[in-house]
Amino acid sequence: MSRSGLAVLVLEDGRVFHGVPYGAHGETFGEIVFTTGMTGYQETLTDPSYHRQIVAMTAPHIGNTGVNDDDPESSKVWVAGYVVREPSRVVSSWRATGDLETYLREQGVVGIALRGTRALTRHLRERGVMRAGIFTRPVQPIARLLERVRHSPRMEGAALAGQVSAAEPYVVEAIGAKRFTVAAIDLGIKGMTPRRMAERGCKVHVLPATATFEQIQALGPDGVFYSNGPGDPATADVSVLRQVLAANIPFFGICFGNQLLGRALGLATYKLRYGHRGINHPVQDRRTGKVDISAHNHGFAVDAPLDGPFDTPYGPAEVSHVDLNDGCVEGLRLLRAPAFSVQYHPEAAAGPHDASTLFDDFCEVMSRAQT
Ligand SMILES: NC(=O)CC[C@H](N)C(=O)O
Repeated sequence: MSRSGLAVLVLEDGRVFHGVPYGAHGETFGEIVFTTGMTGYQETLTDPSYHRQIVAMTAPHIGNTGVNDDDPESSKVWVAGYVVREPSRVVSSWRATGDLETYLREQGVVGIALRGTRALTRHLRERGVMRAGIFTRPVQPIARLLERVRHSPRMEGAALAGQVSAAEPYVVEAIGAKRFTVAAIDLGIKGMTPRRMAERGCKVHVLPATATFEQIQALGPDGVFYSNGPGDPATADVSVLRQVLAANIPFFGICFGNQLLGRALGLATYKLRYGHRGINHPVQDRRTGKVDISAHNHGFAVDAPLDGPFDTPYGPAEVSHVDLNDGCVEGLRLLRAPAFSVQYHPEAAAGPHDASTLFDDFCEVMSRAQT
């Protein structure tokens, strides 16, 4: 695929990177973040948690395995923009049905290929993630583009789950014998998540983010699940989740779901400087000492006491997991109620499967509550 013309990436603090267009032509704005995943670019592109974010890949060579119909985590590409170093000139995979750049163009995703992705990553690591814009026809002077970037919306305070959530409920049937009914609240759910539950005998009712407690209750679920999702967790309403906890219904949350459990327990969330995005983050289970290598995609984290159990309206809780790179909270667990959550991604799409047993733990919790 031939690429021509010039493109610029303009960061909110005035740093500018020059490159060539990759994907659709045009302009786009978002919070620029980097991910260190060496594989799984199609899962990353289609993860609804990346809504309104420009994603920069630290892996230097992107597009090698093309695109296929199996790997997407949702029905479209959600990233607001895409930054790569060197697009692969050939597609090499028996699974490929097309090439990545055509796919990005078809979906209208504006991107840039630039040499300095290492410099960009170091810059974001030191200064923190920030607003940015990609312009493939930079007809305006840089000063004007910078001004427009500085007028684009921030991620702090952004309520985005409602923009990515399913409009209507749908069901993912259990694979094999049905053991449990799960109500899964779609805050930006990845396709693999209900599948991981279905593989364990769960019939999963995926409900829009606006679902009420009455709608959840009407399904008579054995458990309630809160998904990953984009935006600032401080903006989300946790009143339904509080009703779920008060009713003692087994609860499991992933990523945004972990942040919302934290908030429902009365904890605060805060923005990390540059977040965790990649597929090799070491997370330790503080009870067993076991370390899982896990997939991450979060820019916010829960502020919780690390020195022991703390009180909540639903009884004592504890930080169940921590990230070994920076010590941030990676999981929460209620000690006398059937509720737990993790900040990382046991569905492993893409990523290692070390943490897949968390879905077994959810089934175990539901099974105990049934008896
Ligand atoms: N993957 C997610 O659920 C992300 C949660 C939240 N939007 C964050 O950035 O921290």
